[in-house]
Amino acid sequence: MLFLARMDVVFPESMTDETKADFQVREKAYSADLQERGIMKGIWRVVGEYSNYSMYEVDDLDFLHATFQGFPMFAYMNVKVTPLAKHPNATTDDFFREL
Ligand SMILES: O=C(O)CC1=CCC(=O)O1
Repeated sequence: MLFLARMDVVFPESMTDETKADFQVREKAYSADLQERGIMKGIWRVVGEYSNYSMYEVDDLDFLHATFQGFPMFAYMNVKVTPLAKHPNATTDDFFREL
């Protein structure tokens, strides 16, 4: 099953730039691992915001939740998840293979 997530990152004002940079390094590594494992199908920056849209292919909601909880920034993210079903007008079953 495919899920689209919007993640809005809100760091506390008091957080130092060094701590933010450390979060960003660890977030990148975690994200890369999810992409290598085919769990995260892609990630896009929302222009002008510290937010992203990312897509996940998983069969289990508890696994998806655990995946989100594993993000180093999880405590500083608001996550909204949208399940995606096949659209009857879609011309391919596998959008990501087309990329
Ligand atoms: O959007 C960001 O920079 C935060 C983030 C969440 C998952 C990811 O890879 O980056």
